[in-house]
Amino acid sequence: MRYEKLSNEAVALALSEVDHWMLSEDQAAITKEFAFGDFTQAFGFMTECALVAEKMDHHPEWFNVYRRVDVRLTSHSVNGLTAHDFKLAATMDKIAARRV
Ligand SMILES: C[C@H](O)[C@H](O)[C@H]1CNC2=NC(N)=NC(=O)C2=N1
Repeated sequence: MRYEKLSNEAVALALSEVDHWMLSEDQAAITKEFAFGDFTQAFGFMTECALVAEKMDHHPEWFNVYRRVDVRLTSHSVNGLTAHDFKLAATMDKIAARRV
């Protein structure tokens, strides 16, 4: 499914509905740093998210060191943010909540 690029107003509203995601400086992405108890938890989180992302055909940019996972979500197709990013963000929050 192709989602439209969100307006600044729509981004502000969507940001208020997810947990501690930040708008990137160029405003084309949202970012969040997740921290878990250990590497196994962090990697388990990434594994679960990867399966969801593949189903959505919407993939995170992320960086993992030990128990930390830095995530950046953006929609390459529109070079900005779409509802896909916020849907994936909310899902990642839910997956993390079962582990933190
Ligand atoms: C062909 C395939 O559907 C596209 O390349 C998908 C794959 N995953 C994607 N992931 C993200 N984050 N943005 C995209 O625009 C995107 N496009």
